[in-house]
Amino acid sequence: MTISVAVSGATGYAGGEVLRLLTAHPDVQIGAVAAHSKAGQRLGDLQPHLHELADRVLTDSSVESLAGHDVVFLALPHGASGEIAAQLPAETVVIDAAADHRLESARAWQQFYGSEHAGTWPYGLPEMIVDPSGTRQRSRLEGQSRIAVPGCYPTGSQLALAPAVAAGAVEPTDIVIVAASGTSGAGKSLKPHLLGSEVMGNMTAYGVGGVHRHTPEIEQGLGWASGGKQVTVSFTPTLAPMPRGILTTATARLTGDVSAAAVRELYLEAYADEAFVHVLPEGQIPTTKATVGSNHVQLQVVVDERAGRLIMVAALDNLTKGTAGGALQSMNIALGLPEQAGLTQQGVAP
Ligand SMILES: NC(=O)C1=CN([C@@H]2O[C@H](COP(=O)(O)OP(=O)(O)OC[C@H]3O[C@@H](n4cnc5c(N)ncnc54)[C@H](OP(=O)(O)O)[C@@H]3O)[C@@H](O)[C@H]2O)C=CC1
Ligand SMILES: CC(=O)N[C@@H](CCC(=O)OP(=O)(O)O)C(=O)O
Repeated sequence: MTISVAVSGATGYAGGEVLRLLTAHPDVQIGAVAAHSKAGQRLGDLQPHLHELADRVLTDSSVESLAGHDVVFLALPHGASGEIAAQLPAETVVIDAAADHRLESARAWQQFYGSEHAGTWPYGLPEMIVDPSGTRQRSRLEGQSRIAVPGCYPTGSQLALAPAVAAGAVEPTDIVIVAASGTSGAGKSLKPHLLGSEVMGNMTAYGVGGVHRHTPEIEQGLGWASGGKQVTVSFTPTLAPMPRGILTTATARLTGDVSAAAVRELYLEAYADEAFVHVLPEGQIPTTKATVGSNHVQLQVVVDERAGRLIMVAALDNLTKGTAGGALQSMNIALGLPEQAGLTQQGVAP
């Protein structure tokens, strides 16, 4: 079976990573590569690492260029993405990397994004536990024709916390997350705080005070895992001087006298069958570098007995598992293809 795929947002970081992964997918034929301000230009001039596709000429991101493919990946700013998605035919499988369709609550959307809610699509995080009995989100993606890819921060945060929340091992209203992202998380458009001279040799927090738009997304997913309990997360993102990667450190108050061995067992069991989520051996701490270019999430879970808190650390590549890898994985599941097709667990070193 050969699947024709179009990628909109092909000049961006997320779209470029989708294309890089698609070139290694055995069942895919890449059709339209679409952009916005760069339409008409040669892809190789803008994404020089995509050798196989270098001579492709970028089309515009119109419905005419995108419709007619089996699958369309949207890797556009939110808003633009929702607008195009609404015009694509119902039979086209649309995988949206933007935020437009991630949230169930129109109120939360309005509060954090300040625009009209476009609607809710199945959430593309297959390994995530979505209820206390341990159901995986994967089962909700099979056969779907619309999938909302998670934000890069919510991917690591939810995979790190969901097993403990679903098992009732931690207090769901006492969760603190601090995560450091590489600069590609912010996209390619010119932003003064992302200039090399600002970022190099520097680290800073932003979105401080519970205002980052990934907060409601993380609370939504952990709410599913908890079986509908109130979930409150204090989330603070930070910007790290590296191109790719997210290191998430989450801590939550333990609900009772849970032993370190029992928590470890809970996590080992939760991810035992998952190809892309690995609980590291005791004493080994996740590192972003080990995940670069792969669809791999490294996890560690440790009990801080003195503070009565569970500490979860997750590392991933924001562009791979945090966006494009998760997007391909979701496409594979939706279409009934092998889930790992086109994806790797191996990182790049050093
Ligand atoms: N970067 C990351 O780690 C992650 C990104 N995402 C989401 O993926 C999407 C893309 O992000 P990213 O690749 O980082 O962003 P970039 O800024 O790197 O790329 C944006 C892309 O969208 C196109 N574009 C810009 N404005 C419009 C418009 N009005 N209509 C149609 N196309 C437009 C650009 O085309 P052109 O260059 O031709 O103008 C470009 O191809 C965003 O919604 C982002 O939130 C999600 C998870 C992680
Ligand atoms: C480092 C950095 O700036 N990261 C981005 C998150 C990228 C992302 O996942 O954004 P969407 O939810 O819009 O898809 C941010 O904090 O806004």
